[in-house]
Amino acid sequence: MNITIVGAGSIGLLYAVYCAEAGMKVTLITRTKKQADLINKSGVEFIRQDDHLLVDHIDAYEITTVAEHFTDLVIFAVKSYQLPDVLPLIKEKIKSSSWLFLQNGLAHVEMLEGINQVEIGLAVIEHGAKKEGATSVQHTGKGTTRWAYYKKQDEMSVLGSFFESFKNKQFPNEYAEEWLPMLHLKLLVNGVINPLTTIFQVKNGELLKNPYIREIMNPLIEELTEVLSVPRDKGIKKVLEVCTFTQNNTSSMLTDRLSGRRMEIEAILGYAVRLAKQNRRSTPYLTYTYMAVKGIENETGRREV
Ligand SMILES: NC(=O)C1=CN([C@@H]2O[C@H](COP(=O)(O)OP(=O)(O)OC[C@H]3O[C@@H](n4cnc5c(N)ncnc54)[C@H](OP(=O)(O)O)[C@@H]3O)[C@@H](O)[C@H]2O)C=CC1
Ligand SMILES: CC(C)(CO)C(=O)C(=O)O
Repeated sequence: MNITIVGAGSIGLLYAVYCAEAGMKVTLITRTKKQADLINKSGVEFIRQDDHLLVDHIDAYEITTVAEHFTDLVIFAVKSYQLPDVLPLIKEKIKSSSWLFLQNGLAHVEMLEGINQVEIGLAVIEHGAKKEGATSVQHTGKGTTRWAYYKKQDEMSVLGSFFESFKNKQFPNEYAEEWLPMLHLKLLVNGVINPLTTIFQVKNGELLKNPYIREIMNPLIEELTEVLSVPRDKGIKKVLEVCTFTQNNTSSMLTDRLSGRRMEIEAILGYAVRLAKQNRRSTPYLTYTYMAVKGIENETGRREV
């Protein structure tokens, strides 16, 4: 199977390595020529616990110079706010009937209107991954990829065969019948873990270890489960489970904060705040947490004491 992955960050590199390990032919599309050249020259280093592997059969191209080609599946592994830049270019150059989106939050779903691929999949990733450099990725927390069809073709499904190929227990996946409850459950997880790790600048596992932060998590989980119509007990269990599996991970939002990049706050808590407003729900903790991250995003300089 030929797979093209757009975005060679933490998740794009993680997927590239597992797809190559499963015997697929992988093409990575990068933003810069420099990263593509480095991957073509040195391969991708993969760190999983004490294992260091070198995967040297991944082809990489910079997005604006990639040649037209056919591929079985395109996987979008850029941030949701980067999708408007990549979608037109990929549509023009890469011929594929199947697309898969891996973004957190729900902003990307609003961009799928009018896309005429015959098959579109949505996935949520409960793994922790960390890009260590242009050609290196660490699998920091083993979880599961859950996936669902947003649009399904009647006959043979490329997405079905793709996920079927991962016999690898280190990289499991599970099919979900409905995409909205699946994305809402993941939004709950990201709506708690990502903002709180960002505000307190801690790894995911610290949220459970620090009793004061743990206390703050409770009302936020309560409000988010209500707004997103996630059953309360299921929601609490999932947040605690992902925090535990990815305890050594720095959340993608905190990673962005630490490297001065834009955060995915609008796709995650921004969506929940707007939904609460539409349904006239009072959500003081949710609004406070959203505003706190927006405040960090809008800091104009280093704090002086
Ligand atoms: N990291 C994690 O543990 C998890 C992340 N996710 C989700 O997965 C998605 C990807 O996250 P993550 O991998 O962490 O993000 P990263 O920021 O690490 O990766 C995004 C990648 O997209 C590249 N990119 C940006 N613009 C373009 C462009 N125009 N053309 C080609 N490539 C481009 C960036 O390149 P450059 O660096 O050169 O700018 C970067 O390599 C997000 O929606 C995130 O929420 C989900 C679960 C876990
Ligand atoms: C699964 C989790 C919480 C891993 O950190 C994540 O989705 C993220 O960091 O964005």
